[in-house]
Amino acid sequence: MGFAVSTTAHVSAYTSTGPSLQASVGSGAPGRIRPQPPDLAVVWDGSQLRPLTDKDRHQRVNIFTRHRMAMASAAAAPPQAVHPGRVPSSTLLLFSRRLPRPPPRRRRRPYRLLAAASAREMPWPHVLTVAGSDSGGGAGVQADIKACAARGAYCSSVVTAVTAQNTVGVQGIHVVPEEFIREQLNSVLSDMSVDVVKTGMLPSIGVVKVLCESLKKFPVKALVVDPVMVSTSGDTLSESSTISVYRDELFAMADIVTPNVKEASRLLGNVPLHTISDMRSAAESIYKFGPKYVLVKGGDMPESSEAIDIFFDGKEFVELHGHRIQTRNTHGTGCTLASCIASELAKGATMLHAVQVAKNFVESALLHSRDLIIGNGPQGPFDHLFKLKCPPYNVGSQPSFKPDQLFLYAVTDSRMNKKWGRSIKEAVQAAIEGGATVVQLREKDSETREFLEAAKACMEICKSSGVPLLINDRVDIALACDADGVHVGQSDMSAGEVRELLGPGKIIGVSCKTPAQAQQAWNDGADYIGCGGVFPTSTKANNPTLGFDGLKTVCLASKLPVVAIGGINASNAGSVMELGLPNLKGVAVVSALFDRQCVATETRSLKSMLINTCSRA
Ligand SMILES: Nc1ncnc2c1ncn2[C@@H]1O[C@H](COP(=O)(O)OP(=O)(O)O)[C@@H](O)[C@H]1O
Ligand SMILES: Cc1ncc(COP(=O)(O)O)c(N)n1
Ligand SMILES: [Mg+2]
Repeated sequence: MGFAVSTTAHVSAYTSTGPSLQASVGSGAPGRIRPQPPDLAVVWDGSQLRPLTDKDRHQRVNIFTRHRMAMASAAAAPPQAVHPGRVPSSTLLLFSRRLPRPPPRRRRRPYRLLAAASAREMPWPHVLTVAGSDSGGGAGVQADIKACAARGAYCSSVVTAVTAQNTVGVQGIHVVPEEFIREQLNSVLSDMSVDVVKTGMLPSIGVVKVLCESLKKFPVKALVVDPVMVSTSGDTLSESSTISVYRDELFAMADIVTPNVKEASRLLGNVPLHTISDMRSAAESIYKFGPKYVLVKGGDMPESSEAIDIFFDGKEFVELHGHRIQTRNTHGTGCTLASCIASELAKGATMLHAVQVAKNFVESALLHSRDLIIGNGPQGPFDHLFKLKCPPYNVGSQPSFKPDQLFLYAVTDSRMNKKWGRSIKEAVQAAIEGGATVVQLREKDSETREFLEAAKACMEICKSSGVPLLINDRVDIALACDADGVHVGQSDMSAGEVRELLGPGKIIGVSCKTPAQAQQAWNDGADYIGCGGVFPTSTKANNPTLGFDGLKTVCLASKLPVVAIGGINASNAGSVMELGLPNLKGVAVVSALFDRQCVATETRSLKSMLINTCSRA
């Protein structure tokens, strides 16, 4: 998509035409105008024309590929009337000298406006999936579209094959003719500013070759290759002959290749892969085919209590440990993981971060969907859009809050961070890495400005990981950093007042020790209550302990979901959840995560324990 970028000389040549700098607009129908390289690209910043900066160039792709839309609005204006004065500020103008007929008595041929687009337009991260359709809706293109939607990316789709498939297996495959796959690729890539291409089922050598040719013609920011060969049910989805063209052509173009253990084994001539060390060697060998990164997925490694994936960047390995969710609903995990990686890359994430977010997403989706029943076979689909679920007691309340988010609630503590020499941001990052489902910043000694800076940094991390960030007590900080909500105690501002200030879309939690306080929190429009201290704790002086009996009393009376708090750690969290109280949704933890050497490890093991307890229940 390279086209000439203007120089200052061009700009001055253009501006020297003085105030009569109308740019005439092609009168043809917008749909018929073909993108062409502009001779001149400048920015109208509202008062003057200026040369392009690197930042503007970054906008270029969107603007150029939104050519039609931009032309449509420009063409709606009378010819000769698109004057910079009428264009909104911060607008990129692309000009061409190729006027059909130069107007008379002009030495310099005027430029024709090719496209004008406001730099304030909001880009929508765009993933194109090139994959097969799964009639059962659990894997393939259907999974990809749902995964991208859940991660906030737009997903276009080029269908390579149509499968007759369900939870039992694959009953039939109808491959789309190669020339029609080429046509679909052309249609999308020539028009729709795709950021990242993600591949799934590529049934034949010819299809892989068509894809490689299209990607050379229309380069994109990143290519994620999920080398789908055999479905989990054991059915062949790609001829074995495609292995050579995958290795020799597609991998070299890929940013990341994501085989599962069976696929990794096939790609390497059926080498046996049984251990983590085998997975590492496989990642290293696949890296030699040319991708920038390799992820060997261990979802199907037998007899492992964890789902471990191996990430390799050519130098170092990262072992990504996840909890293995006990469920039959794992159909489409690979497609989903690759689509999430693609979505995060389209949003601008680094590769390792994209992979971590994607893995966490798959784990959360499996956890929320573990008991769903669709179909009679051994491989059920899972719910990608689990975050849209709205339990009955939340109806009419705030749309952004899901009670399941209380599952592992990490509360930071400034003194502990100081003690262990970590910033608030580092603490939050580590807790999220370990699987915290919500984070609360509880800062008692920072200056306001310092706290706000830290809160803003934490917001960025939380947003990109899809984990809500709540602020303890400080409504002003929550407003200033656009946090997801606020948690208040009985001596802070009331939940009703906080709601007035934050509006309906934010999460509000209240610490409650009695049924009456829980009732008040409900009346005030809170979303959840924190109940404790369940056990004695060092983080709150003179805090009476409720014990299991007090917790039970409040939970049974509360109309709101409850998170238990106070002295909870890996050794007693299980017993709290085993109380089996329906609206007890999780545990809030301070010291057991943050008064420790490695926050991520502690969070991970606590979560593992909670998941095990809840799966047994
Ligand atoms: N039961 C599970 N619990 C948690 N994570 C899982 C589970 N099964 C698979 N995963 C994860 O899902 C992703 C896809 O892996 P995998 O199932 O191995 O791929 P594929 O679907 O291509 O066979 C990996 O990150 C893997 O660790
Ligand atoms: C069309 C299509 N694409 C990909 C997969 C792999 O998914 P899984 O490994 O979960 O069976 C599939 N079963 N069907
Ligand atoms: Mg799988």
